[in-house]
Amino acid sequence: MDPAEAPKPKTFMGLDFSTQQLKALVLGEDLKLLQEVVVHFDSELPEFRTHGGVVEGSNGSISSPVVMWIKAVDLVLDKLRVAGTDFSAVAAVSGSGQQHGSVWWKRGAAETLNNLDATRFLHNQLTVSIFSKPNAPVWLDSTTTLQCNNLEEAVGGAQRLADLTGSRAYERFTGNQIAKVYTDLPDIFGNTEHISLVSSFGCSLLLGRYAPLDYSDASGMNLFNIRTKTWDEQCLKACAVGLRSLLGEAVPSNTVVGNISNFYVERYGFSPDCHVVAFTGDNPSSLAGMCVGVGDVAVSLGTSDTLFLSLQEPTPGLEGHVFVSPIDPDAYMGMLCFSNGSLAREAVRDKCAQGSWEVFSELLDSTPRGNFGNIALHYSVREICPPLLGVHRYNKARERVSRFSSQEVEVRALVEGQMLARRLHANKLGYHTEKCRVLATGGASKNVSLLQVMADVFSAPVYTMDVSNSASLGAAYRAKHALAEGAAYKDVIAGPAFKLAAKPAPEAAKVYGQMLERLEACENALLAATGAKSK
Ligand SMILES: O=C(CO)[C@@H](O)[C@H](O)CF
Repeated sequence: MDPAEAPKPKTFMGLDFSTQQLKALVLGEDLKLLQEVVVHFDSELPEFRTHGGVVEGSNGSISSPVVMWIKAVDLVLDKLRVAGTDFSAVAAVSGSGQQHGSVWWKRGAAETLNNLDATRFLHNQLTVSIFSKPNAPVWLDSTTTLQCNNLEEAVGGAQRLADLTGSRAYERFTGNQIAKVYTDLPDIFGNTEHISLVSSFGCSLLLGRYAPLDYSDASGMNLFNIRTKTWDEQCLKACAVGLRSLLGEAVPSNTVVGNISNFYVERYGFSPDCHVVAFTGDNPSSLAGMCVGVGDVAVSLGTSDTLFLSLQEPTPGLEGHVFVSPIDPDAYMGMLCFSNGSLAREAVRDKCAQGSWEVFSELLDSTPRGNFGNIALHYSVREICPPLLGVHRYNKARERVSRFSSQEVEVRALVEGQMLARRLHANKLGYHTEKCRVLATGGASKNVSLLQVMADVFSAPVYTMDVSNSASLGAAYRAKHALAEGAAYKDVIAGPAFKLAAKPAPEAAKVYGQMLERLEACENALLAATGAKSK
C-alpha cells in the first residue's frame, strides 16, 4: 500500500473539566502520551473573577460561570493545535467533569447548540443568554441542608436513600441542588429545558446537542437507583415535579453517544467519524485512569484525601459513596472523601519539622510502629468522614492530652491516625486485605516514609503511579475502550506503570489491628460527645 494511503494511527482524546482548570490530553494507539495542555481558570480567564475556579455568592452559595468553561474549550483546543495535535487522527474523545455540578440550559438553547458557526468562537455563540442560571452550582456549595433533610425524610431515612442511590443526602449532590432551585427560584426552573451535569455539559459541547448523563456520574445525584440503573421516581418527585424530562435517560459510561459536531470538523479538522463517548465524573474517571481493579484501593493524597475502591457488590452506608463503576456497568465504585489531607500534614511538618519533609520523614522513621500507644486525630477543618472538628490526642492510658512528649511522637501520631482512619472507613465500604494493592497518587505519595505507614496499616503493598492527570487519562482510556465492542476494560487498557513503593512489615498487622479498634472507639466517643451523625 502506498505509504501516503496507509491509514493514520488512531489517537484518543481526554478532557477533564475540573474545579480549577480544563485539562486535555491526546494518547497514541499504544496509549503513550502525545500532547497534554491545560487552561487554568483563575489566571487565564481572569475576566470571570474566580478563586479556585469558583465564585462565592452573598448567600454563601458556591458556583462557577458556565461561559468560563466554554471559553476554556476554545483555548484548550487552540493550545492542542499549537502543541501539534493532528485532530483528524482522533478516533474517539471522552471526558470528565467535577461531580455534582449542574448546568441549566434555557428554553430554546438546543437550537443554538445544534447550529454552531465554525467561523466563530464557541463562547461568542454559547453566551450567558442561553443558560437559565449563568452560574452552575458546584460541589463546594453546602446551602442545601434543608433539601437534604426533606429528601431523606421523603424516601424513609438516610440509610434507605443510601441503599437506593449509593449515598445518604449530601448538600453537594445534584438532586438537592435542583430541589433548592425548584423551591427558591421557580421562574428559573420553569424557564429551563434541560439540566446537565458538568460531565454531560462538556459532552454536549462536543456533540452539538444535549448529551445523556452516564450511569456513574448520575450516581452522584441522590436521584439514580444504582442497582436498577434508572431514575428513582420517589427521589425525582421529592426534588422537583417534571424533573425526569429535564434530565433525560442516563446511559452506560462506555456508550458512544454520537460523532463529533461538524463545528469541530470545520474549525479544527476533526474527522466527521470521530466518536464521542459519554463523559463521566472526575473521580470515576480517575478510577479508570488508575485502572483500579476489584481488590485494589486507590488513595489520592491531596489537599483532601480521596479513597477509591472497585466493588463487585454495592455496600452503601451512612458515610462515603457508592457509584456505578465507570468501567463496568455491572460493578461499582466506592469512594470516601477526607477533608483533612495535606493541610493537616503540612501543619505538623511546619510545627514539628521546621517546614521540611526530609525532617518530617526522619522523625517519622525514628519512632516505632504503634507510637508507644499514642494516637491523634487531626481535624483542623471540619472533617467529612467522620463529621468531626478539632485536634484530639490520646496517650497509652487512653487519656486525652494536649500534646505529646516529642516531635517524633507528634509526627507519627498524625500519620498513623490518618492512615488508620482511611483503613477503618475503607473496611466499612467493603475493603478486604486479601490480594489487595494500595495505589497511591497525589502530592504526598512521593513520601516513602508515609507510604510505609500506609502499607503497614492497610496490610498490603503500596504502589505509586506518576500520574497527576488521572481524570483526563481515564477519559482517553475510556474513549479507546468504548470502541472495543464488548471487550473487558482490563483487556483493552493495560493502564499506567505502577512502581512498588512499600511492603507491609510482618509484625504490622498485629500492631495496627489493635490500633484500629482504638481509633474507632475514639471516633465514636467524639461523635457521641458532639451528637453528630456519622455522615
Ligand atoms: O464532590 C466531590 C466528590 O463527591 C469532589 O471530589 C468533586 O468531584 C471534585 F471536583
